[in-house]
Amino acid sequence: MPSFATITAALALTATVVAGPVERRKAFSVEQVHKKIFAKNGAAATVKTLRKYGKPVPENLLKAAEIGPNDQILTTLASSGSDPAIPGDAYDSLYLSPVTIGTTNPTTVNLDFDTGSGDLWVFSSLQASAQLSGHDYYKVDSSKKISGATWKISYGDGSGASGTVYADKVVVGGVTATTQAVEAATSVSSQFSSDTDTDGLLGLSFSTLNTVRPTPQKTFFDTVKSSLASPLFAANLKYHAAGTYDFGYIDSTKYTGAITYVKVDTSQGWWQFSFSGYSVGTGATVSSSINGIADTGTTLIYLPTAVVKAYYAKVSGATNSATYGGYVFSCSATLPDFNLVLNGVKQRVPGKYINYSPVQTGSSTCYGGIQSNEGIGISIFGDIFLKSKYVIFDGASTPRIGFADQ
Ligand SMILES: Cc1noc(C)c1CN(C)Cc1cc2n(n1)CCN(c1cc(N)ncn1)C2
Repeated sequence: MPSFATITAALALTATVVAGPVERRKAFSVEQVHKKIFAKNGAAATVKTLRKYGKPVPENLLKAAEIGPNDQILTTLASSGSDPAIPGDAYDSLYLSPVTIGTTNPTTVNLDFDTGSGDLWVFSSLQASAQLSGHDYYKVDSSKKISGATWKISYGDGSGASGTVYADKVVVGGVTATTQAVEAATSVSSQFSSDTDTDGLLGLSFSTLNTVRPTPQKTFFDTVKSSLASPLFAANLKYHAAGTYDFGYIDSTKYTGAITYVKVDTSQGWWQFSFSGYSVGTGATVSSSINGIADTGTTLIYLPTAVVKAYYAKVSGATNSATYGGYVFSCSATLPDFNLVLNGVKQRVPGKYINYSPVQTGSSTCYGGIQSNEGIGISIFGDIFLKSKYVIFDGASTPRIGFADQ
């Protein structure tokens, strides 16, 4: 179970009554035993109260509560931290976050945090130098090599990478994994070698999806989870703007209204759950169970064909293009909002977000942010959906996912 920053400072004066055998009324002394005195500080009291009523505890308060009156640390520091999530291009195709890897020769690389996969892999000094131009990369420390361990991953779009494994230090937004499985690439597919923004991925699915063999390794989140103030991380992706990934705490300044939680099915290694229905624009809600995964590593939303057809029926001129492999429309079209219903609460995706990008640079035909899941086998609630929310990935003993409006 995660170690909470149990800030339970207590002023404890205990009186130990020293009583001898009961005899004639004898005097007895009461010796006061001074326990180590921890001055209860205001922040600690506030933290306790917020926790008591299930309210989010801001990071600054956690930190303030952890320092005693003489600057002594009251508890083992439970960690939390926040890392930026920066759009990789003008259309939010992916989001990149700085991560520092290594001890003797640390390097900061830009990784794609991906709740749809379970490997932390990075461009490395093991690759041919031609593959490294334009990239930051991990300088492997041979003393940290995990003997006999290899990895090989492939993604839905046919891209992939492979290599060997090192146990080294990884720092994400101030949260440190002293010994994290770092999967050093020896080879990457052309999609990655040509994409000089992405230096690798940091998997945030469940560790059952990790591809290291013979012994699968833990994700960064699983490595640090027990040291976090709370066993969770939150994705605050934004439309055409920098957001954050928060680890160990929920930041109440980053969302409005209530958080709607649902339990996740971890049996396939993903953050998998079901919406109960959908609506298009101001239309009536259609009851329909839509089972899928919250996937920060996938750009678009992929849904059952019938749902996608119902959406684009409300976009004049939209067609399902064989040429472009999906629904396209005029870039000047006004797109209706799209709502997915969770526990009776509408999770809205603004129509603007569903105008993803021109099909080619300079074209007046645009590609839709909602497409069919045909051929994928499951629905994917990708960045187009996630960027309208503050999403809590709660890794407690019964994992759940929560959504709130940004
Ligand atoms: C540039 C650019 N434009 O769009 C992308 C993506 C890139 C990045 N670039 C082409 C390289 C690349 C390819 C992939 N990624 N990055 C991220 C992982 N991928 C996933 C993750 C997942 N959960 N599900 C499916 N695939 C495929």
